[in-house]
Amino acid sequence: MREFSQLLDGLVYTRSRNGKLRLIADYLRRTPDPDRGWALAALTGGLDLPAVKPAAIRAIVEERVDPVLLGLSYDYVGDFAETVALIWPKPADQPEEVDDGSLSLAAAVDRLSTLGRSEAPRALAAMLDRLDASGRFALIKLATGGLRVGISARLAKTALAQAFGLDVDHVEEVWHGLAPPYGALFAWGAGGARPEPGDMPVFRPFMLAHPLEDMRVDLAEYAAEWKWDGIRVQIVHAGGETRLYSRAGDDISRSFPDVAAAFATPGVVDGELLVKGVAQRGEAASFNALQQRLGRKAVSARMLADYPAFVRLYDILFDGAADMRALPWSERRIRLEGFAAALDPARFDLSEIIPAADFAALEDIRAGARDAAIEGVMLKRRDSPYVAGRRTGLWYKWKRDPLTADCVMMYAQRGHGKRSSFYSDYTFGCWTGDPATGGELLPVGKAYSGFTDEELAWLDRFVRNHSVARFGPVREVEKTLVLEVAFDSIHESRRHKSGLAMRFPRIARIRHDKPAAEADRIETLRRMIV
Ligand SMILES: Nc1ncnc2c1ncn2[C@@H]1O[C@H](COP(=O)(O)OP(=O)(O)OP(=O)(O)O)[C@@H](O)[C@H]1O
Repeated sequence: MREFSQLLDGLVYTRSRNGKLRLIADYLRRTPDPDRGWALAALTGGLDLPAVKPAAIRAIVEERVDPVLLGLSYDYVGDFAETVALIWPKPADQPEEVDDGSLSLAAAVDRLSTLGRSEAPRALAAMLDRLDASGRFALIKLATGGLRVGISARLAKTALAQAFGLDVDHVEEVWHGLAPPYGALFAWGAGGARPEPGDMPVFRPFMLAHPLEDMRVDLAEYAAEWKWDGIRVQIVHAGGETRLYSRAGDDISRSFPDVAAAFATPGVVDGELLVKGVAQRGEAASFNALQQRLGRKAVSARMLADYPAFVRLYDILFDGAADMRALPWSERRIRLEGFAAALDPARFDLSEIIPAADFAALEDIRAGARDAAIEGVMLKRRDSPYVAGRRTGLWYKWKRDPLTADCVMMYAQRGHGKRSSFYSDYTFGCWTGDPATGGELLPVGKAYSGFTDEELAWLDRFVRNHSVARFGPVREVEKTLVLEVAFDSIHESRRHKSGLAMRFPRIARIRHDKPAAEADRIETLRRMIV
């Protein structure tokens, strides 16, 4: 577990894709079978363990930790695995904070996969006792299902390919025929025979966009489309099977059976998964509604009825077995229109082309879009082939300007790994009314990025010098520091007492110049909900 949890720690705080690839590739090269196979399964979402219910873990934690402390820490850490990892006390006869090295990842997986419901709490507690904080975090994530450390299946497969000099598309082809801990894959990597390709449809890497940084591109050469705020999806139908793949290359068919069932034409298309909101009467609902369906392996009939999904198509890669990828966009668009005409219009429509004479007109269109499902515009070069990844000049994304709010820092908590000695995660709030007449601060979000290393050092010092209380890993600070927070959107949520939650919050600036009493009000944020 030690190496695996160190890998997770490293991944959480490594931003660059290359850095992540290197970490995973090194781990896979260094680690023996079957541990590395289980790690690969965990990273690609292929580890199907019977999930232990958080309530069962809560029960064992409460035997050792004051439930009030647990509750408070959880409120501000926000992540259950992280909270338990941080506050789990080892028994008196155990040395402090060491992973004693006696629990391998394979042994942990084996134990978790055979645990009966009644013995789960004891067995988990015994395993937690043998680990340090990082190991506990990893174990609880494994036990409760889903790592969510920002690693895509595709990234993990690319790292595997790099570690052993394989071609990642060949890895993709054989992947579906294999099962963890992937002995055959590592044997191939060590020079053995290539496993037989499975008979499942194959994922093709997506074409991506660059942010539009200046307006020197000739708009006449580009088609403009809305940038929909949904989930990128590739739909593959081959050999009588339909598969939906996410931007990360994860197979998400099980979360969207309504869409998968409606697609039975051989081919590969690209588009945006959206859900119809009940309130919006058939219009695309915001990302918030979509999130209700995300991350669920199986969806209830109720979910399917309340949040019916559909796909707004914008590209075609294969029409039947015919490869369209080398054709110019304008021609693929015509093929796509023909292809889409045969699909159920309740489940599939086309992303419209927006006519815009020049950049001034496009800027007005972009700024004026009030639809909750739109987050900007896309520009696609009319003569561009469909190529994997980001290529300069072919696709651009031009997002709406981010929203910002001035918030007051309320709580801080230490980071992981490289950041474990810094208070680097901040919970901030806004006022319920005028602070002079009884207005209160309520948390509206949490951020741990957006600042430079110097700012981090400064913020860490601020937290240490202005703490007013501590509970578990969390420090409460004097409510004097204003942080300008940028975010993509804001929606209603029960997670915070304020009833609001921000999407992608990051610290844009430390407002040394602004008194806390002048930070924003909750009602101002409420008006930003679309
Ligand atoms: N009409 C559209 N055409 C292409 N992509 C679109 C469209 N509408 C929304 N998108 C989304 O925009 C993204 C394009 O940006 P990019 O290729 O950089 O991917 P990304 O990293 O997922 O970006 P972002 O986080 O900005 O959505 C696509 O991945 C897709 O999810």
